[in-house]
Amino acid sequence: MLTIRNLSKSYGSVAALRNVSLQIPAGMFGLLGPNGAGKSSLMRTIATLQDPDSGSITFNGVDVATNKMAIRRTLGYLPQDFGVYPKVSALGLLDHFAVLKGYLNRGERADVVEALLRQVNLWDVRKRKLGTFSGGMRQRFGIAQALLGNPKLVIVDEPTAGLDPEERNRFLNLLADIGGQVVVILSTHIVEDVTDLCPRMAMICRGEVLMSGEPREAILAMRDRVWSKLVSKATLPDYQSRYTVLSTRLIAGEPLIHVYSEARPEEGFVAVDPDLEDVYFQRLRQHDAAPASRAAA
Ligand SMILES: Nc1ncnc2c1ncn2[C@@H]1O[C@H](COP(=O)(O)OP(=O)(O)OP(=O)(O)O)[C@@H](O)[C@H]1O
Repeated sequence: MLTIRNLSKSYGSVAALRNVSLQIPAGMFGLLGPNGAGKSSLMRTIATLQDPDSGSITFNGVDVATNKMAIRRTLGYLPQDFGVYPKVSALGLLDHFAVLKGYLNRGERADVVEALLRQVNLWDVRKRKLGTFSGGMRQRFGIAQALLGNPKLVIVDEPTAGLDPEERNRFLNLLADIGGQVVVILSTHIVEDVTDLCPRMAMICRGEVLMSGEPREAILAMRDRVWSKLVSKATLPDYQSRYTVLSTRLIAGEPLIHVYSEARPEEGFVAVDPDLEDVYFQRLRQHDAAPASRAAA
């Protein structure tokens, strides 16, 4: 169990994390938020790459701030910008990372490296230079290095951004297989990543936790409150001013809107089964509205 209590972090006048508290059990945990929400700041702080201004993080009862080396030994981290040496082969670089991770026995290291390259389906291309890999292959290589040393805590920061649908699926399947007794935190701004993979999640925006829990429950709580209608582009601003429009998607060039409302907003709206994207946008809209209402109060 990873326990985060009242964590805050600022860069100069930018408050990246504001009093963040989360309980993260074993299994896949999705951390969902728009760009600039503070996801990477939280990931880097958990990964001991930066200190918080206040608050604490414990992993299975061990305080992260005062036991950085112990945490690093149990940590696997795939950062958002994972650079590789383009002229080195996958086999060569993973072997190098394995040495750094403490696998000094050559035979044992060869076995571990082979097992990981097979797990991420890169064994057949192990001798190719990393510079020739596609984005998806690079990310799978990134997961292989993150899994060196059997980590108990795996942090994956925005891994699917820029992957095509097939590579994304392959990558998510790989993550799903890790699961088990390991805590895996997947930070993303892509709602489907969380829907497809995570039994538990949190949403953050502007450094604050908007919700945490099970996506299923959050979706159920929105039932009978999401309505859709195909409108014209000309009338869209009017709908946006009168209703809480959660999302707008173009269907053959015309906007299909999802509106949050406790009752049918007006003629022509049909009730839809909410999904996690509706939950996400509803929380973001609520959060956007909050500062104004707080000020008014
Ligand atoms: N080193 C830094 N110095 C100054 N400001 C920073 C630094 N790192 C992040 N920030 C700011 O802190 C806020 C949170 O950034 P962070 O990268 O943690 O968000 P994020 O959710 O990971 O977003 P993204 O998906 O865009 O990376 C943003 O306003 C960002 O501009």
